[in-house]
Amino acid sequence: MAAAPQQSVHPSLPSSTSTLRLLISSSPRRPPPPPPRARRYNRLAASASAAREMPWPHVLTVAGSDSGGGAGIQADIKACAALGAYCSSVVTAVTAQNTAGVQGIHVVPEEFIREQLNSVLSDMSVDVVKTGMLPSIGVVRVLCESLKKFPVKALVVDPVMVSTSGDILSESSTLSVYRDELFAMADIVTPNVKEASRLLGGVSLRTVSDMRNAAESIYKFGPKHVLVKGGDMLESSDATDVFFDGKEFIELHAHRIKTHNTHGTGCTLASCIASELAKGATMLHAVQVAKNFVESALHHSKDLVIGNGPQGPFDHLFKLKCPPYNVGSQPSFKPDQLFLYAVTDSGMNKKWGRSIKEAVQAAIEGGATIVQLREKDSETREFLEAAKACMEICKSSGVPLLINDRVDIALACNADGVHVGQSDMSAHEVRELLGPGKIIGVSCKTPAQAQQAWNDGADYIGCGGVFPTSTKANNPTLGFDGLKTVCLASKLPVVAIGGINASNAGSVMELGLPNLKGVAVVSALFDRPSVVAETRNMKSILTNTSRT
Ligand SMILES: Cc1ncc(COP(=O)(O)OP(=O)(O)O)c(N)n1
Ligand SMILES: Cc1ncsc1CCOP(=O)(O)O
Ligand SMILES: [Mg+2]
Repeated sequence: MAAAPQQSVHPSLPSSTSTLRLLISSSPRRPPPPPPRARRYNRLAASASAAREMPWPHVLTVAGSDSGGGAGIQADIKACAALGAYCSSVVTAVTAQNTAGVQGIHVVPEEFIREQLNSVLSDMSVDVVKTGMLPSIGVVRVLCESLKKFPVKALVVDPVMVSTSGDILSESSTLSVYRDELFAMADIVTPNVKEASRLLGGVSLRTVSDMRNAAESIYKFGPKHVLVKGGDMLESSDATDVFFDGKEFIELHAHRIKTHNTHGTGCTLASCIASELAKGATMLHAVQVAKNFVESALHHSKDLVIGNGPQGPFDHLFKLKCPPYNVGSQPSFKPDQLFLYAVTDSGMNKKWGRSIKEAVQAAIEGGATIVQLREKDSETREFLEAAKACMEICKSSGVPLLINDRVDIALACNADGVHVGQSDMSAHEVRELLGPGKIIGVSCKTPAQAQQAWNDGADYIGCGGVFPTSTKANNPTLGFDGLKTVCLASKLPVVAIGGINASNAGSVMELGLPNLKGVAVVSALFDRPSVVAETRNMKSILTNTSRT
């Protein structure tokens, strides 16, 4: 269903709406900003830090607002942010829109679009302009005039005419001015097959060969490159786009992701191209990066449910959910999870004929509250495979899984955290790599080390060996006194380690040190025939001690 732009406001009567009148009348005319060079000079002089002047790739999007947040200006800003470009915005129209379609359109008055363009282009060192919804001939002309006055490095034109829901976003009369004036200034034009057909007077585009012909015809209007996007051609199993630079046709393939969440893909693709161009990429490379980004974003968002309509938005910032930034997507660390800390040992598992996965499964079944993979002799690939399998078990039981020493393995299997010792990477460095949401533990034998762990942003410390142990060679024994000294000095929760077994675990917890939250055990759990039975026994000893 096509939503006709609301008559009262579109496109010749924009200033008749109360909102826009209010906006215009309440905004005092300010003098234009000083020319860019003078401003730059002043800012440099005022700034003590040269870092502030570091160039930040800058894309200006000239497009419509999508109240649903999936397309238009909102998609552009998210796409640029995801690719590391700064995005300023000139709003050409405000749409009332959701996942069902476009319910209404307010076009911003042409003079106010000119004013926004002036404000940004005169001051902010824009690298690339990207256009989206340009609702009328007048708006396209205002843009062309501004671009002549303030030239930029590149112009990306996404000739948005019809929304994915089939709603008209640009008057058909704009077609001629698009073709005759804007395309000639464009570095790339990115129509989908429907838009390409409309630009070419309604020719039918069914095959890749039709798309090639269309790209060639659109190229004749003057842009330096054309990308005809085939995502809408649903018959094909992959999404093929045709890129044409005036000499060569290149077919670009992407996997077709099975999802309803494709609202805003066109805006996003064009903004990604603009971001890459702003960073200095060649056109073909920019297009490839943009396609890869859209494919990944759709893949990560394929099961998202936002809204009840047929086409949902997708998550441009999906990378924030991946390590090292996945802060919100995992439960936060609770010190009580240190209660019964099972630490694996590859030698012991081999000796008893069990895999790492079986050992972890058994420890969890027996009641371990946190698990660490301490695999000193495993090959990297083998270790990673085992760690991934253990992650699945731990995730489904809600037990955090940490990796000893190997930050790379932790990153690759998206483990819940890492435990490091005094000769490993510092907790601060690990934090930089893993991000804010992961659990980091540090082995400490002295108050100074405990203080450093706190300063470095660790979550807990492991303190030991409390008793003599043969599991870790040359490890000094601290005894109860050493453990007490470190616990009293530590601002972080502590887990005791080293020689702890069923006969002495109770006495460790009976020390009654408030931040001593549990015991970490290797051989008393894993150098035994039944890991489940030993873990269960240890759990009941600890539980009984903490009750008394
Ligand atoms: C919970 C816990 N505490 C201490 C250690 C020992 O770590 P580290 O000092 O790095 O020695 P290795 O385990 O790497 O030999 C630990 N693993 N877990
Ligand atoms: C890894 C480690 N760090 C200090 S003591 C120790 C070994 C603990 O093993 P066990 O529980 O078998 O004594
Ligand atoms: Mg270590």
